[in-house]
Amino acid sequence: MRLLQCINTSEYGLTKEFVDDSTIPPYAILSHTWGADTEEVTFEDLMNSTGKDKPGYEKILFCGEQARRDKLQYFWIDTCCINKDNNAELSQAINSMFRWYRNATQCYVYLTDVSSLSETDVGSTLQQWESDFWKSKWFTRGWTLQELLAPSSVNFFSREWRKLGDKISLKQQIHKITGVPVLALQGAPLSQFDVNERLSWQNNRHTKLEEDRAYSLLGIFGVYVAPVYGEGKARAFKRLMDEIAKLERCIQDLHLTDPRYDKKRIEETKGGLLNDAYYWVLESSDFQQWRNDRQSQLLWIKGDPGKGKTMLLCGIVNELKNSMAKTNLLSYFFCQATDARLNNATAVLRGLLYLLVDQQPSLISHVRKKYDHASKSLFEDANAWVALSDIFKNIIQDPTLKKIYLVIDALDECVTDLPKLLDFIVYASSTSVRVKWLLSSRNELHIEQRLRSADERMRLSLELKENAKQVSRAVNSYIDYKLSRLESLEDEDLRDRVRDILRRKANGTFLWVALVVQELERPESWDPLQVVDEVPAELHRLYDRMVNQIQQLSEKNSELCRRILSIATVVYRPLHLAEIGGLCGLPGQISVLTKNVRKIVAMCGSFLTVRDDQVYLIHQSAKDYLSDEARTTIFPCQAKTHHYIFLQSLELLSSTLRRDMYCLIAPAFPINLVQVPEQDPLGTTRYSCVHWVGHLWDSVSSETTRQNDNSEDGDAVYAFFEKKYLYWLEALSLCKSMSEGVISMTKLQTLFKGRKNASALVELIQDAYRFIMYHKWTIENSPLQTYASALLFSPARSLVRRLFEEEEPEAITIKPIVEERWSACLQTLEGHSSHVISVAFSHDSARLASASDDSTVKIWDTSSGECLQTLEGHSRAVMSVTFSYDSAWLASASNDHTVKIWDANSGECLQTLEGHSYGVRS
Ligand SMILES: Nc1ncnc2c1ncn2[C@@H]1O[C@H](COP(=O)(O)OP(=O)(O)OP(=O)(O)O)[C@@H](O)[C@H]1O
Repeated sequence: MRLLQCINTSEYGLTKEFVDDSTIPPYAILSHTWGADTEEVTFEDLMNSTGKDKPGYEKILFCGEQARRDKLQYFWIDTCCINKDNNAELSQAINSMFRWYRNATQCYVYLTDVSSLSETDVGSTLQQWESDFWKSKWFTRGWTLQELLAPSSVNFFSREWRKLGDKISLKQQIHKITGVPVLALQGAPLSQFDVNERLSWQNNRHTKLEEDRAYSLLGIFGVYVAPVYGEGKARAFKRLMDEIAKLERCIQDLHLTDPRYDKKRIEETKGGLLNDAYYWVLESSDFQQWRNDRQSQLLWIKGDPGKGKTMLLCGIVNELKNSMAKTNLLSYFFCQATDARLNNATAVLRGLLYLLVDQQPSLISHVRKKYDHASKSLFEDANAWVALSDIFKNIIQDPTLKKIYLVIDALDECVTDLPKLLDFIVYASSTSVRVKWLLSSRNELHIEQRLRSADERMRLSLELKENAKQVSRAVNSYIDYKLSRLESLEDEDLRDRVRDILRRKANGTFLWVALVVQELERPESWDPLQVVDEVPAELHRLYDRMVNQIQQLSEKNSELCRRILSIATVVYRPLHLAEIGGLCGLPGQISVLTKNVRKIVAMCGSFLTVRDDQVYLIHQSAKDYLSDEARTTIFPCQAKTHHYIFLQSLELLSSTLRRDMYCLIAPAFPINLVQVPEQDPLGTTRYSCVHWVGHLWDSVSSETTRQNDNSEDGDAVYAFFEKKYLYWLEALSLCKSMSEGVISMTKLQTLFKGRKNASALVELIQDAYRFIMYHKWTIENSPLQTYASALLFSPARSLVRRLFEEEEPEAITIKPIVEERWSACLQTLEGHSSHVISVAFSHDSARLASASDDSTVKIWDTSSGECLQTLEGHSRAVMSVTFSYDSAWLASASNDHTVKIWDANSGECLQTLEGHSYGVRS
């Protein structure tokens, strides 16, 4: 990007070209409508110091003068800052324009057809410019749409250089003229508006060249399309729409969770964010240094359980969002050990990436480079971490980025691959000055050790003297706020006495206060003084007390509470009230279950909280407490709870699963048109359907116990498959969880392999495994094909086919001729675009590499059949492929005369061996 600057009074010249966006100084940008080509000052004019006599020079003078008034040394104008004779530069400019407008400090819209001359002439004159404004040509041009939307500050000027207002003060008029929603004018991310709506904003606009109708929308959709003038409008739009479709699919697949909703949910379940209780941190010297010092890349906030770290980070995110420059990006992630979507390193990177891409869609190009070959498996397979961390490294080096704030809460709750994540953060914070990391966790030694290599000074300990004082003060404000809302404490004197006791006992722990206040809110706490007097000052002892209270309930209620608590402690995701009710063996329809379980949850002390009918443990410390071995005297041990959930799930599924649960009728009914019925037959069993095998697996915690025969479990699985296997597959498809079904079948094979006296079960599981592997794709896309093409195209003597013979479609009398038994072919791996020349197994047979005439090598997961990697780099057919002895590397020989050595995990090409003068065959 080149900018204009003042050389001497009223003379302007071009700067050098800025290649890296982070080096571009603040600048203003002009938005206008073009005059005739001969009237505009061009790049060439500026190079040759000509063009001052052209009418377009007035625009340069205007923009330069206005920039000077706004104390901006530089400005940009599309007529003369791009060398349009250079095709590469023009193409790059077209694809960068949206970003250039977005990054401008000020955008000036110069309206040559709006006059404000007689503005002082009150009344009619004001009307006059307004009516010109409504009719202005600027609103009818194609490119000006992005010029309106991209910059945060857009100011409108009359031809006399008089300011008329900005896009916020004139938002209602602009909305009426253009049809663009006020929200979009106010700066809401454009991705919030669906594709058709965004396209409609272009409806009444025109461009000089027909292809520009499409090209002028690139930035609005965040896609890249190389301009090919002459291709025609239809083709340009087709390419645009194809790119948009690919982008949407990629973002959908990247989405695992939206951290914005997680943050909102966390704040709500924790009772709402109180500003007074976190403001102190914004003033603290550690935070200030992190915020303002260019060298300060990382801040780690650490503290004991319940000290308010998560809420502190929610507050900091709000503060950053409100105060940072519009050109900066902010992304965050809240880890939660209790939720499988939020408790691993890959999920953290996916969440952070999702928010970054949402703010700056052009960043998706870094994801697409890998995604276009691997599709959704890129984010989920065994190499997901390697791929995502690579993508992340590229993003933070992206020259179009200014500054990025990345916030990760509760690192200690990232249960899978935390060391990898910490190493990555340390690496990334030392290699990019553009990124500022803000982390939080409990005081855990292993985190301390990993982060040690980062700057020692960059930690903010909540237990350190000065900070501890601040936390204590914040806790006091929190106590005051909470008590002021308690009806039972209207009496001022009583409230003061309760407050004093709480302040004395709180020990700087928010959570303790929150739990005691919940206790004060209970109807039976009619004597608040007694409650706060008796309540123990330590969090653990408070939990002990809550357990004691549960034990004093009637036997039945106490048993139910303990069951619910033990289930809530081990499940892989938070459960719906009805799901947890079903697992507890409570009778009734969903609505009755929901109502009853809500009552039981209320009896569980303050261990649980309900939001949107989902049951959550109040806090990680509550889960830690309930998971503690010592508690097994009161609660069953975790293995037992897993086993209980397994059995109960099978019972629930056996009584609810049946054919065509959503009344789809037609076998080919596609899954993407399926709507969940209001009375969802899977409402209580959704969790069980996906996770029953996982709980069986976890109930058998060690390899040795796994070998032990538990014939009753085997019998239960056999009985379930015998009666319900196909209905289960249909339900898995309806729950969009076929992949989990495949993993479950693999686990069952491992669990029962070699069991004594279980040959019938092993055979059935084997047959059922072949069935799901063979028909996964079909059932996944049309749930009812389970009973049509899946059954009909299974071998005649397949056990599953014979068991469910009566489910075969009666209307089909002439059935396809099929093999007697499952053939020796376990899987067909499809994906190469030309013939396959060579294949090789890794040494543990877990992966398979295939070399193809399409110049690529693919690596496959042999158990699931998923393509893990596509290795691209050869320019001609790949003739041979082989793994190294430890399967860490892969060599490929090609007709392009080279041999390449690849990292078999990351897919990175490590070396290209050149020297042969002919194709290499092996
Ligand atoms: N600023 C705040 N506004 C409102 N409530 C707060 C605030 N800070 C803390 N709390 C209350 O204190 C409880 C504990 O806070 P939080 O979960 O943030 O602690 P934490 O330090 O992250 O704990 P852990 O390390 O165990 O996860 C919250 O559930 C909430 O009820």
